[in-house]
Amino acid sequence: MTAQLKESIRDSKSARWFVLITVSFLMLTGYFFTDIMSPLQGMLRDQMGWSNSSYGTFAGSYSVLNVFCLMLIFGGIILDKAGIRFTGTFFVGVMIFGAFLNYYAMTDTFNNGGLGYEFLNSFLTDYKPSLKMAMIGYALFGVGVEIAGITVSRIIVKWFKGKEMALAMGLEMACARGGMLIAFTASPFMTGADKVISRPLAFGVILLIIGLLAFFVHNMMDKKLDAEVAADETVESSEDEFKISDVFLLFKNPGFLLIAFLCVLFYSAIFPFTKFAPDLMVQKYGFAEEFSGWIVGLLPIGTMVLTPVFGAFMDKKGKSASIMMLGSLLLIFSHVIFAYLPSNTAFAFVAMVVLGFAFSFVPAAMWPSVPKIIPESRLGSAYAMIFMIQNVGLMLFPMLLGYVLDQSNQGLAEGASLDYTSSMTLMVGCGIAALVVAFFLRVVDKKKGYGLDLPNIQK
Ligand SMILES: C[C@H](N)C(=O)N[C@@H](CCCCN)C(=O)O
Repeated sequence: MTAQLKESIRDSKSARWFVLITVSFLMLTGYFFTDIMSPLQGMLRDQMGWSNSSYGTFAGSYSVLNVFCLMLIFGGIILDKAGIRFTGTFFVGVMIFGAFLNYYAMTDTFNNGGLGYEFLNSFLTDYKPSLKMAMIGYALFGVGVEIAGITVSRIIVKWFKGKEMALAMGLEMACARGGMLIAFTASPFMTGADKVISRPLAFGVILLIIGLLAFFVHNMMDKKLDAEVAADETVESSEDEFKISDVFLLFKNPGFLLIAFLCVLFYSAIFPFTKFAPDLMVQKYGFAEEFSGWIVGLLPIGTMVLTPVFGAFMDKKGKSASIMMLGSLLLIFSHVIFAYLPSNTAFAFVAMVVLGFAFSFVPAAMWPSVPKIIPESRLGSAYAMIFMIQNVGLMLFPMLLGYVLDQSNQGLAEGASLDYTSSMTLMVGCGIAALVVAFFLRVVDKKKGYGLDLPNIQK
């Protein structure tokens, strides 16, 4: 049952916004590391001998443990059972360890026969040891950052439900996008004149450790809130007893299923795309490698401003279901430009800005809609399940994009640019499917009365 706390630390504006700052900074550090290798695809090809398929496989490895070992389900269950502080701290630790292995894979120490090199060189010899070690690291990192993300969503609901929830989620996502922006723009420069790939990764690991410290500060606030709730005998617990069978109940809920499908389709056309976008800018539009990250950086810049603005709009005015449809439409429009229109710089800018609107509309509307469909006691598992389904797309689509890129460019003349048309057609397909699902979500919302189009702030 949802509790309405009176006069708790949660009712102090400064306290809840301070909590938001701590967890948003943590997500910034996580998203920075997530995209740190994206602008380095060319260097990975030249220095490490990674093909486009190898790079896509690396990018998809982020989700391998999440999908095959059901890590996000376990994460959600641990979150509901063991609570926010334990789950967050433990999985931020996993994230840092994975990031460290990813860094290690790029170092000379490893590549000159360091610990693990011989072993990783002894099987599947078509794949470089650096690729295998980076994949192990990135897969662990993916578990950590995804469960940290689920935990942060849960934290925001805990502190902001019935208040400025969409704005808070929008601001948190804006900070996370800030991390992406730093990765796209700064990562190629951090490699230095001698283009040392491991340098930005080392910086990323240090930043993650600072993120963990910020999370410790959150933990202190959370402890205080829990103590107040425990002391207030008039408040009913918001934590109904979790049952494993609850997870199965989610699959009987059409609203939940449609949100999960929309999530996988929409995000499959965004995050896997961003892994290849800097290279697309080089190959299709002829930008210099260092500058390509700045063009892709337009995407997080736009979303940093727009996500909280749209979040605030939906807090007050609602219309989330309609906005998810609009965002999906813009997604198609943007990818059509990348796929089929001529390689004109202005088109690249327009497509990136339009994508920025799509990437602000849908997340700002979708994540705060989940608590309208699922009771608070099951939210940890619900977010986990949505992330898990989403991770299937985040695993498959980078692999597919890299594979299609290699296949559609076979026999390419030396020095000629790669043709991204077939890969981008995949992204257009995702966009169309997302629009269809968003349409059905709106229909089901009207029928079941979830209130997705109603304002989030309770008067
Ligand atoms: C990649 C990750 N699983 C994800 O979906 N991230 C969302 C944010 C979800 C959490 C909102 N509080 C994103 O849009 O970055």
